[in-house]
Amino acid sequence: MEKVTVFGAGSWGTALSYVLAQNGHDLLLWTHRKEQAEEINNHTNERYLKGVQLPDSIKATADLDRAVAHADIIVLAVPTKAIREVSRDIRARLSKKALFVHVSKGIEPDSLKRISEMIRDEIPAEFIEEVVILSGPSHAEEVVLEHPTTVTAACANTQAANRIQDLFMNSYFRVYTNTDVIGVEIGGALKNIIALAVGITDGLGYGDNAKAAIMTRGLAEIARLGVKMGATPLTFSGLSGVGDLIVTCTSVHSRNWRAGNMLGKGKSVEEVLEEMGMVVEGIRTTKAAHQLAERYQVPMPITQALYMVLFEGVKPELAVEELMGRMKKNEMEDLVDLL
Ligand SMILES: NC(=O)c1ccc[n+]([C@@H]2O[C@H](COP(=O)([O-])OP(=O)(O)OC[C@H]3O[C@@H](n4cnc5c(N)ncnc54)[C@H](O)[C@@H]3O)[C@@H](O)[C@H]2O)c1
Ligand SMILES: O=P(O)(O)OC[C@H](O)CO
Repeated sequence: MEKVTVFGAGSWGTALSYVLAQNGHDLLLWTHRKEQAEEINNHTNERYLKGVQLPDSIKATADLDRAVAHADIIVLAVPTKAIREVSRDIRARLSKKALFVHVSKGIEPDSLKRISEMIRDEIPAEFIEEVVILSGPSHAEEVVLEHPTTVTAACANTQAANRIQDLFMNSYFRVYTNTDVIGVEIGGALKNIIALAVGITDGLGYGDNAKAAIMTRGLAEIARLGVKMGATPLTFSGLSGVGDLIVTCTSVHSRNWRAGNMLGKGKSVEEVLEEMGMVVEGIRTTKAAHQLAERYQVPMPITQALYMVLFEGVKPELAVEELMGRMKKNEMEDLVDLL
């Protein structure tokens, strides 16, 4: 039995707490909202997991001192935007090393850092046993129904990855390991951009041909960038690559797909965010990926088109027209870098 605190009681933090509590760990779930901690201690979290009865063994708190003191393993499950703030709050209370796990999917605009890099910026090395990334095709709504789900635990240190595999693994939650931290973080973050784009074309009323095109060419641009950043090409064929791309582009649970769908139907970014009420990571990640494409000189036409829609007010129909009208190409031409 491990002593674990999950920081962030949105849909994913709560679903992972469900798994950890069922696995018999000594689990504490921290939220920054006192009334939400009270609700979870009464076994529901309606805003984030509607209609779900949570096990008695999930204990929640809004007390940061207690949350940090409890943990040998710290799971960060807040949106990318909140990672630095929450890490700083944790750092101020740490008195011993902890094993950090992050489950968020994003890249920080401007600094262009991956989440594990942001955590290492904020927490001194003397308090970090390791940082492990848990990523893959996994919607909270299905995990709490105990539907079969597979993810990957990534860390260059295989012992740490194995410990996290053991921590989460059970009969419905199967965890693989991977040593390619860059590939796993880039795949998990950038698939949200492609899901937004697929949502847009679905919202515009285009069919499955368009969806397949964006997913396939989207994976190509994610892999191109990832490999330039140091990822292993094969990681993009795995759970955190094509696996997560499939689930996020095709599931009704996907926040990114739903947000894109509303954009395609004519809503503004502000209206969409207001209506979602949950994190849509792909929006900020589009800004970051647009900057990364420039830094690494990698062609990322779908990301570029989405950037124009989200940040330059270009109509989705026009962005699609532009994508389709690009100069003729050989399909494999810009994939050779992956070999
Ligand atoms: N929902 C899923 O199925 C799922 C699956 C895999 C990965 N993820 C990733 O997990 C991360 C969290 O997603 P989510 O779906 O749980 O989001 P969510 O919108 O459901 O919940 C986010 C939670 O973070 C809290 N929060 C926001 N800012 C905070 C701050 N500054 N300090 C403390 N708490 C703060 C919110 O109050 C909320 O409880 C995202 O990066 C997402 O991509 C989500
Ligand atoms: O609901 P989304 O679009 O934020 O995606 C959640 C997970 O990343 C799916 O694996």
